[in-house]
Amino acid sequence: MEIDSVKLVYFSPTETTKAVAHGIAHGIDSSSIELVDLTTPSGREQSLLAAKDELLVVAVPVYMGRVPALATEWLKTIKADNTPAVCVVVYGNRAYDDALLELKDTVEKCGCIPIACGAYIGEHSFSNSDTPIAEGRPDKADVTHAEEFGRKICEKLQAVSSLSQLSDVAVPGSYPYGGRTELWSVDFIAVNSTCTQCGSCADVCPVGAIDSQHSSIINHEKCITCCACIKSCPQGARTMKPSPVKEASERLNNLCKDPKQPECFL
Ligand SMILES: Cc1cc2nc3c(=O)[nH]c(=O)nc-3n(C[C@H](O)[C@H](O)[C@H](O)COP(=O)(O)O)c2cc1C
Repeated sequence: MEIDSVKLVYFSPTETTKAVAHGIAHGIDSSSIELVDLTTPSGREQSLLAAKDELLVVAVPVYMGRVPALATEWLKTIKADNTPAVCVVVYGNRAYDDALLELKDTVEKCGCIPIACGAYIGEHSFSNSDTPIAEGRPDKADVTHAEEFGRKICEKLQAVSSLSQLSDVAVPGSYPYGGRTELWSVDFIAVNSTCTQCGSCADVCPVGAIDSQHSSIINHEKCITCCACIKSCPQGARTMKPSPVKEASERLNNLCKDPKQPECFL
C-alpha cells in the first residue's frame, strides 16, 4: 500500500513527545510530512481532515495514566476516512496505564485504522536537578528505536495492498480506563528575582495560564502542571515550591529509578 503523505500530530509541552514523533517520522522517510502541533492554544484551533492515502502519526504524553484531556478533546474532532494511524504515548518512566488503549480507541472512533502503536519514555515533566526522573529521555537509543519503528511501519504498509488485510493491533490496557483526567489545580511555581520578565514562560504555556507582563501571575484553574514554563525559563527563575507536585516529583524520583524501555506493537 502506498502512502501519499504523513501527518505528524502531537501535543508536547516539554518536547519529549515531539522528539519521539520526529524520530518515528524520520524512520518513515516520506517526502511529504505535515506537522500538526497541538501544544499551543492556536495550534488547537486548526481542524484535521485525513484521507485514505495519508498516514497519521498521533503522539501524546501520559498524564495521570491517561491521554491529557485537552488533547483528547481535540483528537475527537479529527475527520478521517479509513486513514491508517500510528498511536504513540510518551511517559515519564512510571507507567502508561490505559493511555495507549485510550488513544487507539479515540482515533479509531474518528475513522482511523490503527496499524501500529508505541510507548516511549520521556524525561518526566516534574524532573529537575534535585529529583531527576528519566532525565535526558528520549536518549539516543530511544530515538534510534523510534526511527526503526518508523521503518517497520513502512514495511508493514508495503506488504499489503489494502488495510483490510491487516489484523487489529493489540495494546495493553483495559476499559473503563483507570487513571485521572482531572489534573491538580495547584499553586506550585515559585518565581525568583532572576526573572527578567522576558515572557518565554507565557509563550510556551500550552493553556495561556501565565500573564505575559507579570510572569508570577498564574491562573491555577487553567494550569495543567506540565512544567514547560519551568523547564524553558532561560534564567532558571522558576522552581517548584512545596506542593503536591513537588511531593510527587520526590516520590517518583524514589520509585521510578529503573529505566523502562520503549515498546512497539505492530
Ligand atoms: C500532570 C502530569 C501527569 C503525568 N502523569 C504521568 C503518568 O501517569 N505516568 C508517567 O510515567 N508519566 C507521567 N507524566 C510525565 C509525562 O508523561 C512525561 O514527562 C512526558 O515525557 C511529557 O511529555 P512532553 O515532554 O511532550 O510534555 C505526567 C506529567 C504531568 C505533567
